[in-house]
Amino acid sequence: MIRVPRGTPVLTAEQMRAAEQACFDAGVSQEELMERAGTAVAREAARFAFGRPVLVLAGPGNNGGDAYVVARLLRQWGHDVIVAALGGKEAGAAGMMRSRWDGETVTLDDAEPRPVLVDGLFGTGMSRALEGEARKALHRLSQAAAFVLAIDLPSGFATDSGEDLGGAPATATVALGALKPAHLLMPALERCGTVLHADIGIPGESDICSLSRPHLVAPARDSHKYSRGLVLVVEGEMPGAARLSARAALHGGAGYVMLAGQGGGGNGPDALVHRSVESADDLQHLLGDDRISAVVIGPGLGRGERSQALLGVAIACEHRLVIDGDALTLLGRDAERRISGRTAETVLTPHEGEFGRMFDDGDGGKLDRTVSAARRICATIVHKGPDTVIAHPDGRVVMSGDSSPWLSTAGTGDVLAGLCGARMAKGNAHAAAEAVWLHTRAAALAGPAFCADDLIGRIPDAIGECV
Ligand SMILES: NC(=O)C1=CN([C@@H]2O[C@H](COP(=O)(O)OP(=O)(O)OC[C@H]3O[C@@H](n4cnc5c(N)ncnc54)[C@H](O)[C@@H]3O)[C@@H](O)[C@H]2O)[C@@H](O)CC1
Ligand SMILES: Nc1ncnc2c1ncn2[C@@H]1O[C@H](COP(=O)(O)OP(=O)(O)O)[C@@H](O)[C@H]1O
Ligand SMILES: [K+]
Repeated sequence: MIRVPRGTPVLTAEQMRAAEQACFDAGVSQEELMERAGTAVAREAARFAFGRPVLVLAGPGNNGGDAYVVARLLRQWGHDVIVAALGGKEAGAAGMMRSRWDGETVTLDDAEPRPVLVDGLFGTGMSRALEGEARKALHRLSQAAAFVLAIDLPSGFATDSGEDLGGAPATATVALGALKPAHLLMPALERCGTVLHADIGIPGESDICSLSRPHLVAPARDSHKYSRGLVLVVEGEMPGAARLSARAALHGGAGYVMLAGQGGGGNGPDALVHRSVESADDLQHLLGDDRISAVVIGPGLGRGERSQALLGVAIACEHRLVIDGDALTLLGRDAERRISGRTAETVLTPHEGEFGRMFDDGDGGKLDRTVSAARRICATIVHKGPDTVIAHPDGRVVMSGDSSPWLSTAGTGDVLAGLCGARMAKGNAHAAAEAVWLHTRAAALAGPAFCADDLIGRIPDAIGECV
């Protein structure tokens, strides 16, 4: 769960260091920043401690410096505090905070578990896997604690990729200054517990931000069905999938939704307009309608020759395009060559498997890989999963790590593709993020054990929260 202001900037370790440096250059001392960080964490620790004994883990760097501030303040406020220290430098702000702590200090190995653990071993400086005694002690002490509060990040996770470098889970994490990618990327995001944000006066600017509730505008008085957007969904071998997309587009705000296929999809809602498409030529003819504002292709499309031919026609058209499911698999390693030349906006919505079929593994975690792929392919990529990364070709990124795990059921991706089609129908730089927010919110409203059809029914309520 993430309890941070909407659209909070997300800073990588390097960006965070630069932001801190800018603060120092503006005359704020490192001690002052550390004091602010420690104070913010100590307040949270005090809220959750209920008078129980506290063990503060202090690492060798600035995360450890914050930890000494936490220990000092908690002790001042009357808490029973012991520090378990892992080495540490004498110099700098962290050394100064260490020297200001005059309470009981033990080594990490000698530390006995206490009910409340404040984890200040490592933060954004985690650079290699945690090994040996330090790793053992961290796990031993955190498993035995009833409540673990992590300073900035749970120790042992890579800041920019969320990779597990031997870390231990926290009950809650206080993100200092800004969110870091690890707060929103698996597996770290799951190990952060509830993420709280502390504004410590570091002005963080970034092209990356966390998903926020969009501001949507209700239809204008003089709206008509075409002005609100005509979304065409291409039906394929599994017509139910395309119908889910089409229905999601209808409820996602489109004025008119057309389902183009061989009509095997049953009737669906009467509001859906069916158009017969037997061949790629038929589709091409239909796409000549310039009232169409967005096309969705891929859900249940199939992977045969006919599907490939339909995809070719859709890519060649000049409408905005959402490519999902089978269409992504059909693109495979040819995705960049076939998509990068499109002039109209294109959104690709792969899950991890589909992403892997299109792009080389490359270096880095999900964030880096998605950002780099979006730039190369000149399209927006919504890389789905429990951590969804929306990367735009211009470098803007929106990250979401807070969606219902009940979404892991067949057809919910088809719903998202339809929503993307509806949101982008009128030309909208934030369409993909709007669609992901509505999808996430609809899932939250649907509660447990919903199916993709139920999700569609919740979209209007989600929209209602944004207008
Ligand atoms: N720079 C600043 O002024 C501020 C920094 N802040 C805190 O500083 C943290 C970042 O501080 P640092 O850059 O010092 O980094 P950390 O304190 O996260 O850790 C760096 C230290 O850990 C060591 N290390 C890294 N991986 C290790 C491993 N696997 N095993 C053993 N040792 C390992 C490094 O050699 C270095 O000594 C932030 O997360 C935040 O908590 C806050 O106090 C705000 C102000
Ligand atoms: N464990 C999870 N937690 C949160 N969201 C998830 C999880 N698993 C899947 N999702 C979301 O559910 C949707 C599933 O899409 P997809 O895998 O394409 O399914 P389908 O093709 O069956 O429609 C995506 O929006 C994805 O982000
Ligand atoms: K930490």
